Amino acid sequence: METKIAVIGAGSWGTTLANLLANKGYSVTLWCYEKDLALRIEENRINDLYLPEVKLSENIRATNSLTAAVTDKKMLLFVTPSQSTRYVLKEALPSLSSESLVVSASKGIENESLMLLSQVFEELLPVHMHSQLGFLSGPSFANEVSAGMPTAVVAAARNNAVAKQIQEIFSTEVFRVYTHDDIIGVELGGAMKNVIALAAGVADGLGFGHNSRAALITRGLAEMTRLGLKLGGSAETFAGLAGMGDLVLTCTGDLSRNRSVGIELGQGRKLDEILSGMQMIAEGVKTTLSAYQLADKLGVDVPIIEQMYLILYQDKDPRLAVTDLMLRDLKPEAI
Ligand SMILES: NC(=O)c1ccc[n+]([C@@H]2O[C@H](COP(=O)([O-])OP(=O)(O)OC[C@H]3O[C@@H](n4cnc5c(N)ncnc54)[C@H](O)[C@@H]3O)[C@@H](O)[C@H]2O)c1
Ligand SMILES: O=P(O)(O)OC[C@H](O)CO
Repeated sequence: METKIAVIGAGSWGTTLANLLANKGYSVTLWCYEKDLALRIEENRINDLYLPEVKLSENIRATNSLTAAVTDKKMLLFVTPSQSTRYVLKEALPSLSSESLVVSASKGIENESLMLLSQVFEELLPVHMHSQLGFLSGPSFANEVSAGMPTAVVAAARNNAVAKQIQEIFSTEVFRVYTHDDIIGVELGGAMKNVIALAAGVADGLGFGHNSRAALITRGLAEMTRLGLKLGGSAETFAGLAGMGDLVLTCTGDLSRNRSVGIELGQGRKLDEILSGMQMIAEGVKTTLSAYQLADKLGVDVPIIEQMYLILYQDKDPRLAVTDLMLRDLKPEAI
């Protein structure tokens, strides 16, 4: 099959990756959820909603037709919001080639089913395609990748040959891709760091300093690792790019949407009001609900995630949440 690629989702990350691939010479079809956006990208070569400062490659074709996007492609890269992935994949299924590589670069846990996206893809795709699935994650702000700043990420797949193929397809002199075989760990790291980044933002919004942030990053990592181990992931993965790497980036970086939402919560604004003013997505808000429920179901202790859940979904005062976190029973430091 000729190397044609479809990128499903034209938010800031999907557009950035589409442009990276197009600049490598691939022929890329970018599926836009918003019909008008596809037309404007075709006309102006600019994604004015999600990545306005970047002129897009001539190798990108934008479309609002999912059928046109996925038909006859070597690789499909899904970069939809996690809560929409199931619906978009279902709609794409009839047109999808059974030989395509299917890669997901989204970071979240589905609400209600409490599934990781790998589980959603495996539920919907025929079994013979499961070995063609890959997951791209790691510390990567779209704007920095678009600006050509050196970035390192991981591509996880069951099948090492597939992980290597994805590595080859995406790597550039400024975008370094490592392979990985721990899909659960890589995915869970990317999803859960958003929850801890919300908490780090809350601490910043309350006016706390570096000590609080370092404590949240470290103990947040312990929570991610505990839940990951229970789901079959490996502890080492959480010390890598998709775990600690992305956690540090998102808990410290001013470009993080999740941390920004947390800052506003800490400053006393209400969640609805914050989200209604956002065009972009902060995945951590919905993932907090899934992560809290998943941990509860599996009997995993996740105190930071629990307090974040109470702030977001039970309107708990962030100051009280901090006090409740600090005054838990004293114990040895352990994962
Ligand atoms: N932006 C980044 O720096 C970055 C980096 C790595 C991973 N990610 C992940 O990539 C995924 C996509 O995020 P993004 O930052 O590209 O998006 P974004 O926040 O820039 O834009 C929102 C996206 O959601 C789409 N959308 C809204 N409602 C939809 C629906 N009902 N069905 C399908 N699509 C819908 C919009 O069309 C748009 O593509 C997320 O899981 C995010 O965590 C983002
Ligand atoms: O802006 P955020 O918080 O969604 O983070 C973006 C990326 O996931 C960072 O790796």
